[in-house]
Order: sequence, then structure tokens, then C-alpha cells
Amino acid sequence: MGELLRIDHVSYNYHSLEGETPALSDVSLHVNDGEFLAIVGPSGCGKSTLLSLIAGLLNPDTGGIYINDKDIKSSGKNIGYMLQKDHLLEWRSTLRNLTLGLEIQHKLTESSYVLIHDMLTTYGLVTFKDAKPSELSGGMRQRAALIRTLLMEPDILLLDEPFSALDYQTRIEVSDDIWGIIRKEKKTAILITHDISEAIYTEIYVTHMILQLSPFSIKLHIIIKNIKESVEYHVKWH
Ligand SMILES: Nc1ncnc2c1ncn2[C@@H]1O[C@H](COP(=O)(O)OP(=O)(O)OP(=O)(O)O)[C@@H](O)[C@H]1O
Repeated sequence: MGELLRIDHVSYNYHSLEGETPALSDVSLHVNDGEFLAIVGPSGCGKSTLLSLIAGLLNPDTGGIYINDKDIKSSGKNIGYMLQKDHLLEWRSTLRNLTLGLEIQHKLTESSYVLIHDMLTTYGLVTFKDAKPSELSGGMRQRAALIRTLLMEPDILLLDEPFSALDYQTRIEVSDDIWGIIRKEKKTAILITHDISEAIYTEIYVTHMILQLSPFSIKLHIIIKNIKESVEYHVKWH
């Protein structure tokens, strides 16, 4: 399992008329192929900024972000970003929400429909393929949003508190589903959350899965603390 993503001494400040807001200061970490990384930290510590930098939506002030040793912008690699809200479009059916990304990229083919149908079947949504998003449960919506992201064949999947909008019971069921899908599709993923229980739950699940899926045997769990004043990482390897 080789290194896939490297964040090398990255700093980022936001600039506005009111002045400068430091968001990240000298952050370094790496993620290996097939790893699941959970980044836990309080609100405002820079988690979303870090994901935006990895997604290429922001450029670091200093330092670099590399995939397979190439700068992220020129790596040709695909980054999938799953946001807190599922952003399913109410006027499109579940199926047509899933095809949207491929349509925009002019990559929708007959074989994509076969793949989408397989995924809908595997992940329990096939009978809802013609339903509108409002007819789906919270968990189904999250599964649909994840499938939509996976269809873009991302090399790395970024998850920005994907369960924060769900109630506690649904959240437990959905996180089980979502981790199952990520493992099954053999994706490298980074989750950010302010909720330690979300990361701990993941850890338990992934630890459990390690027993069955040996290629994905290493997981890194980082807690970012008080990132503006100093950066402190707790890194645990399993
Ligand atoms: N567009 C922006 N302009 C100015 N400052 C910003 C902007 N976005 C974020 N910040 C500031 O940068 C710092 C890091 O914000 P960021 O959103 O990355 O933290 P976070 O850990 O993801 O927080 P949350 O969990 O609340 O989303 C915070 O102090 C925030 O106020």
C-alpha cells in the first residue's frame, strides 16, 4: 500500500477587507492508497479549509499538496467531494440525479447505465430509481449522494461531515452503510468531523473490517487541536 496523498508543510490564510484570518499553519500529513483517514477537530480549526485545498478549490499560501508525487493540480487525479447536504435535485428522479455528473462531463454511456443499475441494486435503491429525492429516507438520500460521487470514479473521496444533518438513529444506520460502500468500492477516503463519536464509530467499523479486508489494513486517525495558535497532531496507527 503506497503513499497516495501528501500534504507538505501547508499554510493558508483567508484575506478580506477586515484583515487576515489564519486557517492552517504548517500542516503535514500523508494518506496511503486504500486508507481511511478521520480528521477530528473543533469548529474553526481549519478542517473544511484542508478539504478545499485537497479538492483544489483553494491554493496553499505555502507548502504543497501532491498525489503520487505530482502536484495535485497537474496529477490528473480525480477528487470526489461529498458535502454535508446531499444536494440532490428535487426535479430529477434518483436515477437522473445519479447520471447528472456524468452528463455534465459528457461521459454518460450505455455502460454507465448498466453500472448505475448494478449500484442501485447493490445498495438497495433500485426500486426507488424513479422516485424523487423527497420520497427517499435520509439514509437513502446519503447513499444516492455517495453513489453519485463514486460514479465519477474518484481516486480520493472527501467527506465533509456527511452525517451531520441526520438524527442519531439514522446516523448510526447510515454510517454503517456508507463505510460498507466505501470499503466495498475500495476507496481511499478522508472524513472531517467535529464529532468524535462519528470518527470513533468509523474506527470501530474499519477495525472490524480490517479483519476481513486485509489490503486495507492501515488507518490513520488525527485530531487537530487549536490549529491557529499551534498545530498538534495525535496520530494513531492500527
Ligand atoms: N471564506 C472565509 N473568509 C474568511 N475566513 C474564513 C473563511 N472560511 C473560513 N474562515 C476562517 O478560517 C478558519 C478555519 O475555518 P474552517 O471552516 O476551515 O474550519 P472548520 O474546522 O471546518 O470549522 P467548521 O467545522 O465550523 O466548518 C476559521 O477561523 C474561519 O472563521
